[in-house]
Amino acid sequence: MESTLKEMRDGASVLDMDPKSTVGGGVEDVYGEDRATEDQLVTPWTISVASGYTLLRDPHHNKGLAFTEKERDAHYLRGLLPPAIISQQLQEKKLMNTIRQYQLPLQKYTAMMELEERNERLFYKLLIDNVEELLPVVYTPTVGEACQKYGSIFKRPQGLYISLKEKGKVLDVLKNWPQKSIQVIVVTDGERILGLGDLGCQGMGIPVGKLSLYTALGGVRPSACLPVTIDVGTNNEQLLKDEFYIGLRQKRATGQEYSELLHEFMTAVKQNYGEKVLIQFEDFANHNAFDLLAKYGTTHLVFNDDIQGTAAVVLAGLISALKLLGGSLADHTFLFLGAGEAGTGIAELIALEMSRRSKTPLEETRKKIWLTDSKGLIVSSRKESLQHFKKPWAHEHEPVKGLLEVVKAIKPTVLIGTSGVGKTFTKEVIEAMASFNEKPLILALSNPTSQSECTAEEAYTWTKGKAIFASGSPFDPVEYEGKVFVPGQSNNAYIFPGLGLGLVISGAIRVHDDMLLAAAEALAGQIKEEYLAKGLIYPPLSNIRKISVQIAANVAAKAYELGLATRLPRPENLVKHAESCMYSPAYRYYR
Ligand SMILES: NC(=O)C1=CN([C@@H]2O[C@H](COP(=O)(O)OP(=O)(O)OC[C@H]3O[C@@H](n4cnc5c(N)ncnc54)[C@H](OP(=O)(O)O)[C@@H]3O)[C@@H](O)[C@H]2O)C=CC1
Ligand SMILES: CC(=O)C(=O)O
Ligand SMILES: [Mg+2]
Repeated sequence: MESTLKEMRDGASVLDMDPKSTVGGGVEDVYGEDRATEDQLVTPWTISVASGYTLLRDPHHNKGLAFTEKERDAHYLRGLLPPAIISQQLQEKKLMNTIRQYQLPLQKYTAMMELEERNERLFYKLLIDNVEELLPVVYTPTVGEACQKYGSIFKRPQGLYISLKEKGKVLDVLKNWPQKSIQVIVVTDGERILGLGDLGCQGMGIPVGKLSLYTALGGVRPSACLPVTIDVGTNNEQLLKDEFYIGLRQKRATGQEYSELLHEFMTAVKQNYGEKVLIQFEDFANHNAFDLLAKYGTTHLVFNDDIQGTAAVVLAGLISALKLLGGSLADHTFLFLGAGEAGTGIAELIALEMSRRSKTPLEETRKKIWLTDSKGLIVSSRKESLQHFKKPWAHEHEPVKGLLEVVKAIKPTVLIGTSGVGKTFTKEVIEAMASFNEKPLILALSNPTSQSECTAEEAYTWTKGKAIFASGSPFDPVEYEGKVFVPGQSNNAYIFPGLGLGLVISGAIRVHDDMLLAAAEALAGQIKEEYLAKGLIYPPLSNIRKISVQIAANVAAKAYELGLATRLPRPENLVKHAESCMYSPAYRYYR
């Protein structure tokens, strides 16, 4: 008995009993209930039809006042609702009115979260129809503030918490999640939440927010999405002292203790959901992020959004911007403030695209790209002491400190902020960019808004309207000398929903760099002259579902081309196929 229980905990025995079964995912008997012997423990799952009060309390099926007369009779709802019947459109109008009345972004965030817990389809209807207005509420910048205050606003769990306490039991924890057919997991350990640092367990707001975009922007079913926070402690003293902190009250575990928990999680995910579940690493600190990606990139369907998703969105913006700037990628000089996940990830994808386009070795194309970190310009004399991901960028140059001095020395045509530190693109830096560039391209990518390297208004006014500007968190249009400039949002939210959809619909088993290039090219392909004329290097987010379809189709096509797709035969028209797979938030009629 004891050994059987242990095997159950390890998750090996039941699934491995039948040699004909595939691992997880596609099999009916996902949890091995049918095949378990009498002395083995199984989870007593039940499937029932909700009705009456329970139906109104079930966010997946609740429609509130939109239940029809027939449904009210058939589902024992008479008397539980007032007599009026209100359409989903009218419900949407009413809720948008309410949300617009709130002054504070966090009130809007809380209202949206409460709606999601009450009526999931209405939540997605609002988000999809009002994406430009509500993205800053459920995503950056407000989600940053929500994570900081998560302990106080926490009401109900929205994702799975896997802490050191669950070591040895991670597979069991996964089985506690009510949904069984998971296609996308976003996981964080909370150590680098946006540019706000270590928020420990309260980082949960990020996987929850990212996955709501998987559904709203990429059309992945909400029930197929699983937000996960791995809690190994926090080094945030303020949180450790906060009586409302919801996580483990200890310093972060590191080394073997950390990697063992992560490994148990990665193994359990594959055992439970199969080879084709997508795992998106999000907001890990760079000392773990690169290693996790390298370790699991060859065995699991994983990507790191901060390194790779961001790279694809920036590359797409650059390809679009070339139409305004002129020349090819190789004709430009790139300078990054910040040489971590986002900075080096973007740099590498630009170098790769340049190398492909100009048929020049990667080592050569990298030389067009310069990075600075907190110690100044990354140069060859610093190579020995650099973290491994910075080493490819240690070019021959004398050491230079201070961004202004670096800008003057390198004379970049493109300046990209990935430092996580706000207000670092000073007036002098921006003016210097404008002094030797007819159209300086300035990307202030750090999130949330408080960490943005500069504001849109600063970029346009300090360059006297010459700058092409985009930022990680949204800024309103700016009027400068009678002309309206519309800043774009250079955020991986343009990429990961479509990328994920493409991977899911093709049944991809690995993420390949060529898929990131395919995603970037699809996004760049959506830019039109009319947007460029306003200074926009990204298409409007209001078109995001159509954009995600194009990205998904391009990514899926690449998966098939590379032999990494398992959903066969390949649909002939991948655009139509992607479209047909997308979740719609419209209410369904219940029999
Ligand atoms: N727009 C988007 O889609 C995305 C935006 N981001 C944003 O990018 C920012 C950075 O994220 P990420 O790359 O993952 O973080 P990392 O911690 O991996 O990297 C930060 C880098 O910035 C450097 N740095 C810190 N302070 C300064 C400074 N004062 N001057 C110069 N360099 C500095 C660090 O230097 P050192 O190495 O010496 O410590 C490090 O190289 C965050 O704000 C995040 O929100 C991230 C992903 C996507
Ligand atoms: C956008 C994002 O992923 C970040 O700022 O970390
Ligand atoms: Mg991130």
